[in-house]
Amino acid sequence: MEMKQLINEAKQIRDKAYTPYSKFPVGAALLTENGDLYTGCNIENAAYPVTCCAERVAIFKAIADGHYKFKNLAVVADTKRPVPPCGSCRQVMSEFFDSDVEIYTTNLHGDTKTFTMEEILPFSFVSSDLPEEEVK
Ligand SMILES: O=c1ccn([C@H]2C[C@H](O)[C@@H](CO)O2)c(=O)[nH]1
Ligand SMILES: [Zn+2]
Repeated sequence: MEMKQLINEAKQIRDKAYTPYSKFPVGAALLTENGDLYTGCNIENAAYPVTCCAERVAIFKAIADGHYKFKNLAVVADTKRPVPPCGSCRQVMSEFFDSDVEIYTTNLHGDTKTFTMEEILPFSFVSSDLPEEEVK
């Protein structure tokens, strides 16, 4: 699947976002190594911090289906510049994405900025930083 198609999938799922509080819908589309597609939208809550971003919804859906290897992720929102994923999502990405996984950040004007996992969250905290006996 090409970058354009993945971005288009992210745009389509964005329409499903549940955003009564921010009115800021976001869509994400994630391609697994074997070519399966997982999409996500942000889902908000009256208790605001319980909100889950589009990126994490897509990643968690894929994980729950048994996928652990990923190729790339597209994120889209109606922003002036391509939408930058939040820090929590970057940390979740770093748990599951190899350093060369590509993240396409985009907006509705078609501006795209591509980052590798390593570029979007350098020096990230990972399981190998934990004391050995605690690594499961
Ligand atoms: O990359 C991003 C940035 C923000 N949001 C969501 C969280 C919240 O629902 C709304 C406003 O922050 O946008 C995402 O889903 N992804
Ligand atoms: Zn986020």
